[in-house]
Amino acid sequence: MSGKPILHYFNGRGRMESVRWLLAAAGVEFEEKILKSAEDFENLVKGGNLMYQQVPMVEIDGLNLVQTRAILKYIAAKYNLYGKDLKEKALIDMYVEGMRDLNEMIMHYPLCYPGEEEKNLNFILERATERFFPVYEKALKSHGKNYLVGNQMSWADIQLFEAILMVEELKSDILSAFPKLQEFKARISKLPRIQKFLQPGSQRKPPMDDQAVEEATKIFNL
Ligand SMILES: N[C@@H](CCC(=O)N[C@@H](CS[C@H](CC=O)c1ccccc1)C(=O)NCC(=O)O)C(=O)O
Repeated sequence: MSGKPILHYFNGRGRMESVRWLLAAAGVEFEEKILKSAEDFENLVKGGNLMYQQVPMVEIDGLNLVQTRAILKYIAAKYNLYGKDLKEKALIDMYVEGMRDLNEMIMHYPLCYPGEEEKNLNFILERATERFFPVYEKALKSHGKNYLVGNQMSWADIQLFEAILMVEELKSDILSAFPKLQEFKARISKLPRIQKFLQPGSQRKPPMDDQAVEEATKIFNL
C-alpha cells in the first residue's frame, strides 16, 4: 500500500482534471488507475466501490470518494486550501462554483454534436469574457493581494489557473482585457509545484482530441 491517493478515471481530462490540479498544487503525489475499455469500467462498477456506479473515484485515507465536488472539497480541506474561516470558505465556494460552470461547458465542448462547434465555442468565450473572468479580475483588483481569498493560495486560485489555461487553449489572447488575470497567471505559473505539473510527462492530461472522445464514448457508452 503506497499510501498515495489513487485516481480511477479514463485517460482524459473530463471531470478528474481539477482533482489532478488540486493534488499537484498541494504537492501530493498520486497514482492513476486508467480505465481503457467499457470492460474495465464494468469491472470497477462490479467491484462495488462506486456509490453511484460512476467515476471519478479517488481512493484516499481508506475512503472511496466519488462525486467530483465532494472529492475536491475533501482534498482542499485536508491540504489547507479551503480558507481560514467560514466566510473565506464561502467566498472560495462562490468562486469555485462559477469556475466549475465554465469548466463544465469547456469539458463537454469536445463531445458536442457535429455542426454545433462554433456556436458552443462562441458561447464559452462570451461567458468567459462577459460573466466569469470579470468577477475574478475585479476580485484580484479589490482584494489587492496575490491570491483570490485571504493571503494564501486556496482551491479557488488553482481552479482559476486551470480555467485560464483551458480557455486560452480555445482563444490564446482571451486575457487581453484582463491585466490582473495576466499578472495572476504569471505569478501562479512560477510556483514550483505548478511548474512541475506543467512540465511535459506530468500526469496533466492534454485537451480531449477525437481519439479521447472516442475512448470516453466507448468506455461510458455515451
Ligand atoms: N456528478 C458526478 C458525475 C460523474 C459522471 O458523469 N461520470 C461519468 C464519466 S465522466 C463523463 C462521461 C460523459 O458524460 C465525462 C467524460 C468526458 C468529459 C466530460 C464528462 C460516468 O461515470 N458515466 C457512467 C454512468 O453515468 O453510468 C460527478 O461530478 O462526479
